[in-house]
Amino acid sequence: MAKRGFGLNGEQDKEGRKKITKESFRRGLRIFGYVLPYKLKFIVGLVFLVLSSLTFMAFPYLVGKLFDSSTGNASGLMEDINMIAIGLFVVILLQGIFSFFRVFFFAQVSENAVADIRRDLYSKFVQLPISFYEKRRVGEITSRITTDVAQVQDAMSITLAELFRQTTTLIVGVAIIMWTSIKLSLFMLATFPVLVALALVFGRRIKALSKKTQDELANTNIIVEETLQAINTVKAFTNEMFEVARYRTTLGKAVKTALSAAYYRGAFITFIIIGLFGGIILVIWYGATLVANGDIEPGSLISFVLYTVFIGASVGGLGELYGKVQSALGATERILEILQEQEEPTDKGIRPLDQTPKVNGDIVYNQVAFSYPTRPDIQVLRDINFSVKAGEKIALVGPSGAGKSTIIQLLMRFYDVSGGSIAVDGKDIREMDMTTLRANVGVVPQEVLLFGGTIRENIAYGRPGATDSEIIEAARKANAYDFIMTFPEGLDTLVGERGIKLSGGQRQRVAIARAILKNPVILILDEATSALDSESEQLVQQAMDELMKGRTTVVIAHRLATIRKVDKILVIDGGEIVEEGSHDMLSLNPEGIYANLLKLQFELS
Ligand SMILES: Nc1ncnc2c1ncn2[C@@H]1O[C@H](COP(=O)(O)OP(=O)(O)OP(=O)(O)O)[C@@H](O)[C@H]1O
Repeated sequence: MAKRGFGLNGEQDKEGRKKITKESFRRGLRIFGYVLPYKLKFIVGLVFLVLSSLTFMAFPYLVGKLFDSSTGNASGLMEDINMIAIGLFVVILLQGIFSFFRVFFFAQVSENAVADIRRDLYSKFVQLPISFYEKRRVGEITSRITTDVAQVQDAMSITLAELFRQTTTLIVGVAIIMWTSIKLSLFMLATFPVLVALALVFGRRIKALSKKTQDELANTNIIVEETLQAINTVKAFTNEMFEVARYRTTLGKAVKTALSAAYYRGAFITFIIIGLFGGIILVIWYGATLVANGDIEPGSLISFVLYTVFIGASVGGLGELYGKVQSALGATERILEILQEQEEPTDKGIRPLDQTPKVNGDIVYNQVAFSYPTRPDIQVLRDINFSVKAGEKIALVGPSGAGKSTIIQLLMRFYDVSGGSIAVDGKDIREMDMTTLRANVGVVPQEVLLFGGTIRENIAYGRPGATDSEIIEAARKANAYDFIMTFPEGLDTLVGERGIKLSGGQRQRVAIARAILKNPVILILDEATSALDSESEQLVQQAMDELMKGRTTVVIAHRLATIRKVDKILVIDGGEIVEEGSHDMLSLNPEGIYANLLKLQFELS
C-alpha cells in the first residue's frame, strides 16, 4: 500500500521548513491561540524581555565613557571612573535579573501552552478514524507530537525572545552608532554586515554538509542493526563478507562527506579570522583616523566597536532565526492540519460501560460492498448478504485475503461500507451512536497485543474500574487464572516490553478475560492462525466457549474443527459469500469449497 507523507505540501522543503509569506505567518500565528490562556504571564515576560534588551544596549556606551573618563575626556557624572564602573555593574546586575524573569515567565507560558497542544494532538489522534492511520506512517504521526511540538516550543520560548532581542540590538545599535558618528557608521555598515552575511551563507553550507554526514552515518547504522538483528539469516546464507562490503561502501561515503564538511569548516574558521576580524580592524583603523582628526572621542570609538560587534552578532543571529522561524511555521502548519482533521463521532465524555445502552444483537448485512479508502480501485467485498439473530453463532471461513477480517471491521465501523448497509437491531449502524455500537461489541483478535503494565491492568482494560473480584472471576472463566497464579507476582506480573513474555495461548486467554469483563452483546472471535499446542488449544477453546454463551457471535475460523457447533457457516472467497449453511450441510457437498477445505485440513493434521 502506498503510504503518503503529509503536511509536506509544495511550499515546504525537505526539512519541513515553510517559506515565510504573509499567509503562512498569519496561519502560524494561530498557534498562539494556545498562549492566550497565559497571556498575563506572556506580557510580563515581554516586559522583562524589553528591559533586558535595553539594559544590554547601555553596556558599550558605559564602557566607552569609562575609557574617556580615564583619559580625562569626560565631564559631569561621567567623570568619575568608580561611578561608571558601579554603573556597569548595576547594568549587568539588572540585565541578569531581567533575563531570569524573562526566561522564567516565557518558560511558564511555553511549557503550559505546549502541554495543551500535545494534549489536544493526542486526544485528536486517538479519536481519528482508522482510515487516517492507513494513509500515514506511525513515525510521521508521532513526530507531530514530538519534533513539531518541540519546534513550536522553541519558537515560543527562545526564538521569539531572540528575534526581539536581536532586532532591538540591531535598531538601537545602528541608531546609537549613527548618533556617535555618521561617517564611521556608514563605513562600518558598508563592510561589516556584508561579511557577516557571507559568514551566514558559509555557515548554512556547513550545516547542510554536517546533516548529510549524520544521515550517512545513520545509514551505516541501519546496516549494523539490520544485520545484527538478522544475524542467523546472514550466516545461513554465508553472506558475512557481502555485509562487510556493504558496510564498508556506506562507511566510505560517510567519510567522504565528513571530510568535505571538514574542508568547509576549516575554510570557515579561516574566513572568520581573516574576514570578520579584518572587518573589525578596518573599522578600528578608520575610527582611529577619525579620533586622530578630532572627529570623535576615543571612548566613543570603543563604544562604537562594541556596538559593531553587537550589530554583527545580531545580523548573524537574525539569519539563524529566519531558518528557525521557517521551521516553526512548517511545524505549526502540520500541527494545525491534524487538529483540523475530522474525528470520529464518539462520546467525548467518559461513560461507564454499564451505563451504555445494550443492543439486542440482531445483525443484518444487506448487499454490502466495500473498498478500502486507500485502495478505492480494488473492491474487497461485494454483495455480502447475511443475517445473524440475537444469540446465534456464525463462522466465516475461507482462504487468506478473502475478506473475512474486513467484514468484521465494518461491523465495528472502523470503516463505512461503500455500498449497501449493515444493521444492528434493524437500525443502520451509521445512524447509531458509535460509542454505543462499539461498547456492545467485544473482540478477541488474532494477534493479541498487550499494553505494557500488569496483567491486572490488561484485563481491566475490558472495563476500566472493574473490581478485583470481577477481574479474578473473568480470569477464571477465561482459563487464565491458573497460569497467572504460577507467576510469583500473580495479577501484578508485568507484561509487555519490560515484563514477562506471555505465550500466544496465554495472551489469548488474557484477551478473553478482557472480553468477559466487557460483557458485550456481540462477540467477534478472530482465531489465531498460528497453531497452539493441543493443551493450550483446549484451554483457549474452553474459554472461548464460555465467552460465547448467550452472545451473538461471529467467529473467523482457521481451524474448521472448532466451528462444527455454530448455527451457520459462511464461506468467503474473493470478497463474496460463495457457500452458506451448517457444517453438516456444507460438508455433504463434495464439490463445495468447505468440504474441500475440510478434506485438506484433515489430510494435513
Ligand atoms: N487496510 C487495508 N487497506 C487496503 N487493503 C486491505 C487492507 N486490509 C486488507 N486489505 C485487503 O483486503 C483484502 C481482504 O483482506 P482481509 O484481511 O479481510 O482478508 P482475510 O480473509 O481476513 O485474510 P486472513 O485470513 O489472512 O486474515 C485483501 O486483499 C487485503 O490485501
